[in-house]
Amino acid sequence: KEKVEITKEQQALMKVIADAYNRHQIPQDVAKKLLQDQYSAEENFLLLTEMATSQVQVLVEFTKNIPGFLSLNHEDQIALLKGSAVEAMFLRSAQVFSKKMPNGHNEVLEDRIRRSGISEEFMTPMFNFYKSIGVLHMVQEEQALLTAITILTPDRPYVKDQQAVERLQEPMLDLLRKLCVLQHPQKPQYFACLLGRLTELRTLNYYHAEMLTSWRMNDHKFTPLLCEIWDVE
Ligand SMILES: O=C(NC1CCCCC1)[C@H](C1CCCCC1)n1c(-c2ccc(CO)cc2)nc2ccccc21
Repeated sequence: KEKVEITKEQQALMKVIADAYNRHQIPQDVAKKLLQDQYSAEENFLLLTEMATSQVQVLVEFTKNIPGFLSLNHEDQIALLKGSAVEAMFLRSAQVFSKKMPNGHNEVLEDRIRRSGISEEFMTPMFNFYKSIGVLHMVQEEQALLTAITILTPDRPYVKDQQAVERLQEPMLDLLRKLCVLQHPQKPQYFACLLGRLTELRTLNYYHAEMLTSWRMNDHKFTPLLCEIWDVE
């Protein structure tokens, strides 16, 4: 049985990533708002664009704290953010969805999302992903590292210096692997499972644009930031 040890510099890296992740928390209020009332498709779409806009701003701040990110080529920094924004949004949405709430609230939240205006065909892949994240019961550090690993995906479109991105992603993957062994000793496959979620997350990328354009309403309005990052309008 290999003795897994987290080195001093890995502890420092974990602290930097976890602190940045906790500092840049999205207000959990989207769940509270959804639990308050059943909104119209138009109101829900507006809520989504507001939440997603602030999440992108939070994501940029988080990314700036990833050691080495700001030393990457500037175009590559943009390509990584653009390439990971939708996945980071679904990862964060999955974490909001999986948060244990007082009894019955989780069911109400699911029902509100089902009737929010998203077209039926996307419900299964989206909720399958949320539930597959939920059953993992990830700790904060794992969520933070998984988000950083998603951002530092070398093969995003238009990334020029992929090796430079790999050099930043590798230490995160190594640290996450050790963390999984230490946090979930009874689940040797846990780390592989987490990485499998990232593959599932990529498929949601393909659905995302259509989920927006098929939202049950006319005239979908986006903020300038979302037009930039979501390739819409
Ligand atoms: O606001 C939201 N997500 C934010 C995003 C930024 C980070 C925090 C969460 C939206 C809701 C908006 C209002 C109508 C109901 C969905 N949402 C989605 C979601 C996100 C994007 C799409 C289309 O691509 C479809 C659904 N999944 C959720 C799971 C749990 C709680 C909210 C969730």
